[in-house]
Amino acid sequence: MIELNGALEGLTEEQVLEILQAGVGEDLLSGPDVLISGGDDAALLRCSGSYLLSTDTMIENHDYVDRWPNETEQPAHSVAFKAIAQNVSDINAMGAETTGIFLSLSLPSNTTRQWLYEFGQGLQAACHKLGATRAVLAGGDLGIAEEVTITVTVTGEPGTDVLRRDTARPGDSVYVCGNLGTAAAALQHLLSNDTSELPLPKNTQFYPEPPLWAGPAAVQAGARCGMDLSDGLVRDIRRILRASSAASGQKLGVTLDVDALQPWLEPLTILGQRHGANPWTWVLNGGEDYALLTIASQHVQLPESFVKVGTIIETDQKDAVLFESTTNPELAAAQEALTIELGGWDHFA
Ligand SMILES: Nc1ncnc2c1ncn2[C@@H]1O[C@H](COP(=O)(O)OP(=O)(O)OP(=O)(O)O)[C@@H](O)[C@H]1O
Ligand SMILES: Cc1ncc(C[n+]2csc(CCOP(=O)(O)O)c2C)c(N)n1
Ligand SMILES: [Mg+2]
Repeated sequence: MIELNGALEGLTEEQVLEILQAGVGEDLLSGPDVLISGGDDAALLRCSGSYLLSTDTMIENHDYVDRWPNETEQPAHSVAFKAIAQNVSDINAMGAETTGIFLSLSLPSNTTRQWLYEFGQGLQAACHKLGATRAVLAGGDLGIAEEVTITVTVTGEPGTDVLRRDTARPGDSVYVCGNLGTAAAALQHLLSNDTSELPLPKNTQFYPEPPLWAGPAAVQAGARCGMDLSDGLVRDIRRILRASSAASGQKLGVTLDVDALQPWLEPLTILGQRHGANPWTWVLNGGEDYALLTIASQHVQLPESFVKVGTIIETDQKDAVLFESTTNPELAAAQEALTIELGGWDHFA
């Protein structure tokens, strides 16, 4: 039995790893795509020609807070869940499945053993709940730091093709599959002094839900363009416009359909009123929901849960994000003003 009372201080690296692995459980520690996993100098992964690789870091007090200003405590379980979710989302956004997970974890020495054990459980829960069934925790590194620093690196096996950012063309349809705005809405609540429970059906700030089936499904349906929404719909779609404009030699923009975006707005209305915030800012500029943005020509049939939210156009103005509404043109104009005012998430801005 592993002793979970006390802090990590005084343990050997092997003992720390043992606690993490006890939380993670057997399931996540081996699988058919990983020939040699944790324990050797490097992991050996099976691959057929080419593979995908992506990395993302979470740092305490910058990407999450142990105890938020509104006094909510963020469980270790959810910190790990989010670290996995944001990484497997990037592999999904290439239309692929995650095979390997590498975890570089630096912790203050007074971190409790219980925290680390629950962190391990969160890693396992994320793979299980999100459906990263092929993923194996194949290796990593442990270290000491002043603030918890979690770097996850993931590998993935591409399908017949990938979703890239530079293949959008005029006339293509723009789809979103997943949540929009809820993580940003929750963030505003956590950063406020409102200690009441979050009035949202789900806290995707703690437990993001990238739709992992959707990336491979989009490729299979014939889509070749997409990305995950980590920094906000408007900011991220501009990345597609820039990359695709450069590749095609055309000046590309997008028209977004305010009516199609409305369903994401409704669950956020009460929280918006409580914080005196316009929930459109969360839907258009909020990050960390990890929905899949997909762009495909009109003859591609995507599954029903891909919601068409706009169309790629050729414009005079670089990276133009325009809004239209058949029912409410005034609202469309207001969204345009909002988008100019706010630009989504940037670590350095
Ligand atoms: N330090 C770096 N060295 C080399 N390339 C980098 C570095 N930082 C970022 N990049 C590259 O820049 C691109 C954008 O990075 P970013 O971390 O914003 O990824 P993203 O997918 O847009 O966002 P997210 O990781 O939140 O989904 C990626 O292709 C990434 O590999
Ligand atoms: C304490 C705290 N402050 C701010 C935020 C918001 N935030 C952090 S990273 C990110 C975008 C994705 O990052 P990356 O591009 O690195 O994946 C956003 C919207 C947070 N979660 N916690
Ligand atoms: Mg991404």
